[in-house]
Amino acid sequence: MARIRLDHIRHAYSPALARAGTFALREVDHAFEDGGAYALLGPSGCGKTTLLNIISGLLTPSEGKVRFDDRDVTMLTPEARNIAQVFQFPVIYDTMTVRENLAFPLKNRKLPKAEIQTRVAEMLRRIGLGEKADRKARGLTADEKQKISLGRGLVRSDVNAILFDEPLTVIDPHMKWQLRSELKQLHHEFAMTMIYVTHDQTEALTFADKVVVMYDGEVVQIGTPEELFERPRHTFVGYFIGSPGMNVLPCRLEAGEAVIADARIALSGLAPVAAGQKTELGIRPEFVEIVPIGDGIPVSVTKVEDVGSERIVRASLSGHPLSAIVPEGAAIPADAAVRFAPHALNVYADSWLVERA
Ligand SMILES: Nc1ncnc2c1ncn2[C@@H]1O[C@H](COP(=O)(O)OP(=O)(O)OP(=O)(O)O)[C@@H](O)[C@H]1O
Repeated sequence: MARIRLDHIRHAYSPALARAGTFALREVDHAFEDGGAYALLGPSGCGKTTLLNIISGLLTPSEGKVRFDDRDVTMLTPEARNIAQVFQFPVIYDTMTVRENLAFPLKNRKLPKAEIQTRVAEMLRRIGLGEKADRKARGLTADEKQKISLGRGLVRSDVNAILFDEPLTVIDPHMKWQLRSELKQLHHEFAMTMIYVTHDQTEALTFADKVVVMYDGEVVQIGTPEELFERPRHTFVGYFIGSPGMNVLPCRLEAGEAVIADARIALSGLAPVAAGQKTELGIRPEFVEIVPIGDGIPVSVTKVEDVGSERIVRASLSGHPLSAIVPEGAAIPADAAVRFAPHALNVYADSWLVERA
């Protein structure tokens, strides 16, 4: 296994695109620590698959280096990099049995027969396909086939990392949860570096210790699920993580205060913001309190949605949409006001978080 370092990577899919400044990856400089469970999360087209293929060696980056520990592997193939991959659709041999499919990567590496048998038996148990071990893969369900793909990656002890590209796409919704939990369990047991691409925040947040959020060809934040929730470094992370996402309200900064409509909100320890930058205040709906008019910043409530044990209040603050999550049964007058929890306020300048002391 290895630490995977992406050293100032940029990628354009053709020299003409590079000349026009159209990069699928604009600049990525980051290390995946050995044994970590990472998710690459972002909307369609943000560059997740491009990044994954650069790590695996399916794609050579236009600029920058890929290093496994201190070794430069930029020009090496996936086989030479010793990377296992699980794709959206199962990649297995239909005419082989489940057991033969799992043994295949070990036979290729010329492991002793007895060791292959032991490892395959253990993996069959782990992926729950022991009873179907001698069935041809052809007749199995999509879930079972994808489990074989997973097993083929995990059965090898020599891989530097295992990469997953939206591996649960073909899995039935009720099986997704189970497979994801199994994957997490396998990660704990095998302590293998795992990098998991998804556009689904639930998948990312439940699988990964660290989530790498991508937007428009860039990594905008790497953090634990808590860090992404509490301190989104970019307004995109605020919108993308959470349901509903973070409220982002245009504001003016004046003498250590944010001014929204006629309200002034004190902000302690804010780093200086250059003149001319677009400034915004971010507050998650969980930290917006609905209070009687006169006790906070006035809003007009437009809609109240019941979602299980809580309610989502949709409102308008001087024409800007604002959401609040309130407990079930809380009084919500049509003309109300809001108060923001001071510890949960984030200020953004040109969409990037302004640090606070
Ligand atoms: N082979 C290619 N040739 C030219 N452009 C490409 C190619 N593959 C991807 N792109 C472009 O590169 C950008 C990043 O694509 P990529 O597939 O990495 O994104 P993604 O985040 O994985 O999206 P998705 O979730 O839809 O797979 C997109 O603008 C895409 O159109």
